[in-house]
Amino acid sequence: MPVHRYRRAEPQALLEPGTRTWLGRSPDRAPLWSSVDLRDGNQALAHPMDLRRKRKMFDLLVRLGFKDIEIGYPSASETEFEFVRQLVTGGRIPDDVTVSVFTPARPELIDRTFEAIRGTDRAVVHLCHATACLWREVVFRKTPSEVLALAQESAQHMVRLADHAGGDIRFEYSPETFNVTEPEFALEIANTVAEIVDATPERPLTLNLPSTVEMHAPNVFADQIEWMSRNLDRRNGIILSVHPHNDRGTAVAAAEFALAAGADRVEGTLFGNGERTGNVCLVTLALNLFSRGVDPQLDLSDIPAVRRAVEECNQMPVPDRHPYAGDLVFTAFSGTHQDAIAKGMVHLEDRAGAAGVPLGELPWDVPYLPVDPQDLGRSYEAVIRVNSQSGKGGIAHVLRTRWGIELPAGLRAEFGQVIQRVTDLSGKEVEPGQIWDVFRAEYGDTGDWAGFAAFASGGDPVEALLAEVRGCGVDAEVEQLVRDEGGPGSGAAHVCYAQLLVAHEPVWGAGLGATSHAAAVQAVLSALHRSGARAADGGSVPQLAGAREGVR
Ligand SMILES: CC(=O)SCCNC(=O)CCNC(=O)[C@H](O)C(C)(C)COP(=O)(O)OP(=O)(O)OC[C@H]1O[C@@H](n2cnc3c(N)ncnc32)[C@H](O)[C@@H]1OP(=O)(O)O
Ligand SMILES: CC(C)C(=O)C(=O)O
Repeated sequence: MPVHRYRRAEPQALLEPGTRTWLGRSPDRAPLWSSVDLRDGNQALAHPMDLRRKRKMFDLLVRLGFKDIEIGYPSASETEFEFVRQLVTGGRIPDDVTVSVFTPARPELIDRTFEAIRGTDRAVVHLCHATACLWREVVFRKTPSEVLALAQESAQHMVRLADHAGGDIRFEYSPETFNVTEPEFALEIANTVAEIVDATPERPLTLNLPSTVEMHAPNVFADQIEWMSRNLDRRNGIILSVHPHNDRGTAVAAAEFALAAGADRVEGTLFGNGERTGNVCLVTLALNLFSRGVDPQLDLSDIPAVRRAVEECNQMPVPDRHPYAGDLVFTAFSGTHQDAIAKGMVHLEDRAGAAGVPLGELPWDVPYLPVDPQDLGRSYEAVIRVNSQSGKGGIAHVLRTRWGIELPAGLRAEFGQVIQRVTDLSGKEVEPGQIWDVFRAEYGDTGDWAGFAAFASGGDPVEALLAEVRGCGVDAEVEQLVRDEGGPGSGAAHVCYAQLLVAHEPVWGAGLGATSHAAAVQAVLSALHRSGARAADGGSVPQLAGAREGVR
């Protein structure tokens, strides 16, 4: 690895040790959320959204509760321009939503941007150009003072156009590549723009500080934000915004630290679509707040629907492991995780039962699950999935939740091994339906013993049956008999689990039946059959061979 090609140095330390206030702070309210799905997200797509998909995304963002939406880059293309026109002239922007439009610092493109919003009663025009040394020298071929002049002239041009536009036009300014710009230069240029647009608490400037390409650890970004927040001339006339990208995979952490460091607003996208590794994921940020008891001020109660809509607009799937939304993020395959989740669910159900309240009213406390999937419109169905990494707890949970049957502890262990053999052999996941089929095949068959049901009569049919069995020379007695109601999915009113000692060897059986007695008789016959199967395989119950002759 040619590591010598990469610079080791971190940026200068901006804050004196011990003075940073963001360290240890946790959020107590949601920031101002700004969606850039329709601009930064859109510009990164292989197939940028057409008008229909743009509209769908806009409507979704409004439904979720976004009040600040960047609707496009109107000077980029006819589609972008047309979409902005449709929204601003079509009366489709709710009164409590403010839209913004993006423009680079090029006069003809600024003009085109204002043309797009002509007639609007309110909008934000977002001016952006890079400020970092590499961009100044390589992209613009300008000195710092020439880049400062670019910002000044563009801001002045925008103010002039806004004065003539009629509506309430406000401004956003992004020193693109802020995170790798010399801090003093970023501060100077931000102060200059704030001065030109006359940023005041009544008419604030949104100063958006992007980590256009994430280059440092999140704590470095937090220091940069705190330093800017402390040093801006017109801080109280500024909405301090961040716009993290995810090149190092730490955009969410960077945004959270930046909020603790004084940022008021976050720009990002749903599920983190955006240039390269994407923008910060607003769903993750919002649900991180939610899971720590802070109202995110976005309605994410139906994540599957949000995901479907976003996948359609972006024509890109949300990965299986994406926080909160991925297919597998509320799923455990591993035995110990399943065991803990299953116990946690039962514990919660018991507490809800004891308190006489629905489960959804209780504080959520289930091991391995940071939030209740149902709070996000997801179900418990896929929480426990079974493969060769699974254990008895998870398998029993599937039987309990899908078929309403509660295996006794000993039978759980035994059936766990039965399923383990199946998954070891296939190397694959076993679906809940297959688990049920294996259970029925393993315990539902009473084989040659079926005919013995006829002997199960009298006061206690199980005793009567066993007397008959012993009469055939089989040494069998009941060790445990667990009677229960058949669950709604089991197809029977009663279920019974019987552990017999056959020639002093324990063996389990299970039976379903219309009555408790019928289920018990089936369970005993199932256990006898299973012990007989072992005898036929050369197991340890030699008397059975004779007994089976007797049955015939
Ligand atoms: C960080 C961000 O996400 S910024 C947003 C980026 N988004 C996009 O680029 C998507 C939409 N863009 C487009 O459709 C096109 O780039 C257009 C239509 C806007 C402009 O297209 P073109 O005129 O062909 O220019 P092109 O895209 O090649 O831009 C390069 C020129 O713009 C200049 N430029 C780049 N960014 C900016 C900026 N923010 N402000 C001013 N000038 C800029 C470059 O220096 C270069 O100038 P040069 O020709 O004098 O060297
Ligand atoms: C326009 C700016 C905010 C941007 O998209 C970026 O720097 O990534």
